[in-house]
Amino acid sequence: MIHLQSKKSGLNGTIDVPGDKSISHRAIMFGAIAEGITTVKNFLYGADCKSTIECFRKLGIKIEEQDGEIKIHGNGFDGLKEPVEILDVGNSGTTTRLIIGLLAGRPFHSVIIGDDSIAKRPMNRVTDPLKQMGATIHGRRGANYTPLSIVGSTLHPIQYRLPVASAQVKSCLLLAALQTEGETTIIEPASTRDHTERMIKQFGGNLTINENTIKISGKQKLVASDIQVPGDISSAAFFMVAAAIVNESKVILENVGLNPTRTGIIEVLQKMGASIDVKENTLSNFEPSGTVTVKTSNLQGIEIGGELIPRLIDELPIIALLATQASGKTVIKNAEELKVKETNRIDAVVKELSILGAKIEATEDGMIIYGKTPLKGGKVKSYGDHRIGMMLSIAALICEEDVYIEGAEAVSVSYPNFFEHLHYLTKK
Ligand SMILES: O=C(O)C1=C[C@@H](OP(=O)(O)O)[C@@H](O)[C@H](O)C1
Ligand SMILES: C=C(OP(=O)(O)O)C(=O)O
Repeated sequence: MIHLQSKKSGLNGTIDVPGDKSISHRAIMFGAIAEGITTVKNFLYGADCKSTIECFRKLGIKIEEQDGEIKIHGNGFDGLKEPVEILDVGNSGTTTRLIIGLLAGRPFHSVIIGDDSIAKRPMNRVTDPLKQMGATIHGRRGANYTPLSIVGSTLHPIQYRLPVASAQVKSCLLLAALQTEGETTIIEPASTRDHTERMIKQFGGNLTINENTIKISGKQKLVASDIQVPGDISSAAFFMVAAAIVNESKVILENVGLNPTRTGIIEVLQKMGASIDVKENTLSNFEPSGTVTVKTSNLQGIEIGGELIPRLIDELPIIALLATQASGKTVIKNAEELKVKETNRIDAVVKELSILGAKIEATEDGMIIYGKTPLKGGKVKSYGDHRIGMMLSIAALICEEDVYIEGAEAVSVSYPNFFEHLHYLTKK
């Protein structure tokens, strides 16, 4: 249980948020299947990415950690060896869904487990198309839930239209497709984060992207690379919102990833009328990055839905808090995917923000928030979900009374130094 006192002063200062979680996972995975030694700088040492490292060590990959830099000794797909232990993905949906695509095509047996949250998250979105490619996967309720057991088989290419906009499903299928003879086609209903596509190119591979259709050939040789991970915009989002809603604030976030498939939060802040300035670094590498400055703002409610949703899916809990401080109504729709994250994020956000006095209601596919509403204090909980824990900690900054958060330690999943940064920005 963490106790946060209401702060009447603003947030001020410059921070570098930790490395991007999605890119950090992929850097380990591609480093493992490429030929040679991959180095990764600014890797995110959060619990989820540590789970990815441990899984790949159990698959026989040598991974060294030295002075904040990671070295992965890859030896192609054949460098992965049958694990004698169960692969534990912890709380990480990304690790689970991507590693299944890799293991489905390896000639050995492996077993995947995770925590209680992972055990409730649907896996048939990846196991169904992988079975169409020839994979053998067993698990609870038709391989929809962990534990999952995978007996690697020879995979063949497919043409697959994703029923949900999910970068995890797309990435899983790309990792499987790389192991086939022939060309796989993946069609997305809306564009989702493209870190896997960028990474394949960064490691010397090829794929073609035409609007939402991706074509990739199998049996490509991937070569080791040097990866500089930009800061995670999903982590930066908490302090962008904090600066916008707390009086007398100015926060400068440096080295933030600005991949256009992830910048929905910036567009939302702009549409709401926030004081936000974005400067892209001129020497960006394969993933663009830059500096984002946000000041205390007068905000207006807006409607958020459609193709914007996949570009800010993980930011919706903190956007809900933002909307409580915007005048008028904010409607979030087409966001039913929030129900299958670390927890049901529609229920969790509505319940916990209501406890703090927000006027917010759940809908079938999102929520409606009425602002501008002063927040009081109270006892709330994270449901073991890092993003809910961080959203409630930012909410505490504008609450009139103290806030007690149960399970706030979940922040270490994606932002281990979140409370240090919060303390630094709020100290006068
Ligand atoms: O591919 C990724 O790295 C991620 C994709 C998203 O999930 P979905 O693919 O389930 O939308 C996102 O919510 C998750 O935090 C990370
Ligand atoms: C949904 C998330 O991650 P994952 O799916 O990897 O657990 C998240 O980080 O908000």
